[in-house]
Amino acid sequence: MNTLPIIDIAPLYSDDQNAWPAVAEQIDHACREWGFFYITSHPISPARIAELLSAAKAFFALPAEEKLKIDITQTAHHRGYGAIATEQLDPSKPSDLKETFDMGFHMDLNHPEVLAGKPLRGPNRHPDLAGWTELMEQHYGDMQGLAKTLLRAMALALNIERDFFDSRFNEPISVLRMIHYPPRHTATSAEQQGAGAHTDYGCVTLLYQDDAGGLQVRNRDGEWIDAPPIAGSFVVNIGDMLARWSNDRYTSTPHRVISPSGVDRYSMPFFAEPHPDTLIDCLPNCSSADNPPKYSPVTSAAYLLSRFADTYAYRREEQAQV
Ligand SMILES: O=C(O)CCC(=O)C(=O)O
Ligand SMILES: [Fe+2]
Repeated sequence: MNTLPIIDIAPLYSDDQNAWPAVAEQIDHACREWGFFYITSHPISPARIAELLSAAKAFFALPAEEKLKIDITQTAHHRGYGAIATEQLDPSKPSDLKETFDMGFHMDLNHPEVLAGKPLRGPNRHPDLAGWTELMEQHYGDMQGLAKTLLRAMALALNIERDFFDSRFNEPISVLRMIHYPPRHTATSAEQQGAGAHTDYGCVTLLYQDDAGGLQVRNRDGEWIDAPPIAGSFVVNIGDMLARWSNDRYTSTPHRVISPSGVDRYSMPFFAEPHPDTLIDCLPNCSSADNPPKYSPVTSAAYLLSRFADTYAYRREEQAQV
């Protein structure tokens, strides 16, 4: 139990539907045993990744006042820049030594859902960098496509309708995030790390990590094992929403990021989360007389907001004022 499974998903992109069950079976096994695995042969090109990395480096290198023009703590709909220590993923540890850019499904200010004040709905807030908006919006759509393909394979594995997740992931509240982890310096307390131990909130996370290393995953024996960078792969993990939805058939596994020393680290997770009104209620085939549903139904948006309130102080303050 010390190396994560690596799954080649090329068959999911072939015309041969008969090739799907073997991949679905590997995904099912990885989601039950680990809640974590790598995928290779996905359709996101190395050229795209290189473009994203150089865009992320250019953004995080901007002066603080420039980045803070799109300060995430000044929005209700979770878009923009999060400065170092804005997030505290492990409440028993200092805030995270990382800075972030978050975007979601773009809705103009005059969209009816935005006018109606629906939580987490609104326009993206992009920095003023040449080519940035087009690149990020394109990539958001492509990651959403990849997530939907994986969810189709999971639907097959869970023995529910193949397109069960498709409509539920239209106009999603998925988040694409760029992260910069600065290197440790001598004054950094050993307690403060890049990302404190946590489980993800959504359904499925697809993570690109650069070659700096530092991601660790807790195995079933409670030991932290490295999830080293594998060129050309994404790390996929199950979030708590899918763990709830599947009545814990699929596992959301704690992970953390140890701050790099001497180098900067960049990563780009895509958190796939369904349409905000989707009811996360025990899936068909995931309960039985001796395994009743463990969780009460909750909407996707309500669940995500409650988790943000756990990790962002400014969100707790907002909630306290309601
Ligand atoms: O940067 C990484 O490698 C992981 C980040 C992470 O776990 C998260 O943002 O939820
Ligand atoms: Fe995470």
